[in-house]
Amino acid sequence: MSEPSWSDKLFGGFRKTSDRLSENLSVVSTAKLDDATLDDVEDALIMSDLGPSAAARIRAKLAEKRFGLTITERELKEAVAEEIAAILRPVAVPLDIVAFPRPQVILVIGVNGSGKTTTIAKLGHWLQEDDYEVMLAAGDTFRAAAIGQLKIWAERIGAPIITGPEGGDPSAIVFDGVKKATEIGTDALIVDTAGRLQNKRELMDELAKIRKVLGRLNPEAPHDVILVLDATNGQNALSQIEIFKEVAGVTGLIMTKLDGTARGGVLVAAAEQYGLPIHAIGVGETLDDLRPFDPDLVARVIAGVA
Ligand SMILES: Nc1nc2c(ncn2[C@@H]2O[C@H](COP(=O)(O)OP(=O)(O)OP(=O)(O)O)[C@@H](O)[C@H]2O)c(=O)[nH]1
Repeated sequence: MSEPSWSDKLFGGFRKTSDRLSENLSVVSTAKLDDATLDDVEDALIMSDLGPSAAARIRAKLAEKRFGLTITERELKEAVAEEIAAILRPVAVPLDIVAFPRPQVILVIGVNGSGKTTTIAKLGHWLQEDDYEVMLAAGDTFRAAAIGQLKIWAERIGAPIITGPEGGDPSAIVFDGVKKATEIGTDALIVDTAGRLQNKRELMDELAKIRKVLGRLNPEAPHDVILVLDATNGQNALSQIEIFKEVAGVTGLIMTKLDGTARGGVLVAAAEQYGLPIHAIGVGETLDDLRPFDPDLVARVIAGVA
C-alpha cells in the first residue's frame, strides 16, 4: 500500500476539526444568505474555535460578496474556506535560516506538555533535511527529565547537544552553545527553555539574562523566539500567546497536535488576533510530522472542502 499523501494525512489529522465545522455549518444547508443565515454561520464559526473576531470578519466578507443570494452548503463551505485562507495567508511565514554570522539562534518556549521538546527535534530534523547543520541546547534546566529527553532526541537526529546540570544556569548553556556552534560553523542553534508561566517575573528574568549573554556574542541573537502551542488547549492557547508575547517577545508560532483534535480552528483565531508568523504545524509524534504551514490547504481542510 502506498504511503498516504501529505494532504491525506493533513485531512486525516484535521478531520475532527473539519467535522465539527461541517456539522456546525450544515445547519445552514441551502439557504438565502440573509441576516439570520449569517448569524448561524457566525455562530458555527465561533463554536468551531475560530474566535469571535475571525467569525465576524468572515461573516462581513460573506455578506459583502453574497448578501441575498441563495447558496448551497458546498458553496458556503467553499466561500468560508476562501475567507479562512485570506486570514491565514499573511501569517504563513517559513522559518528562514539567514543569520550572518551563523549560528541562527532559535529560542523555543512553551508550557510543559505543549510538545516543545518533540517540536525542537522535528524542527532540527527538518532543517537538516534542508542541509543545514543543527545543534541543540538543553536550556530547560528546571527538570532533569527535560534534559534527558532532549539528549535522546539529539541522538536520534544525529545533532550535537549542549547540556548542563539540572538547576544550572540556562544562559551559560546558551553561551556555550553559541561559542561551540560558531567554532564548528553550525547553521542553527535550537535552544530549549523552561517555559514556565507560573511565575512571569522568573521567566522574564531568565529570558532577559539569556538575551544579555547572547548579546555579548551576537547582538542580533536570539534571531527567533518560537512559541509552541498545543492546539488541543483551544482558547487557552490564545491566552498563552497573549502572555508569552508580553513577557518573551515571541517572533513566531508553531502549533502542535493538530491531528486528532476538534479544536484546530484555534489556528485561525490565533492568526486573526495576533498576526504572528506561523512557521509550521505539528500533526503527529514522529520526526516527519512537522509540516510547512500551507494556508490554502489548511483552510480547505478546516472548512471540509479539501
Ligand atoms: N498527536 C501529537 N502528539 C504530539 C505532537 N507533538 C508532540 N506530541 C506529544 O505530546 C507529548 C508532549 O510532548 P513533549 O515534546 O514532551 O512536550 P514538552 O512541551 O517538551 O513537555 P515537557 O517535556 O513535559 O515539558 C509527547 O507525548 C509527544 O509525543 C503532535 O503534533 N501531535
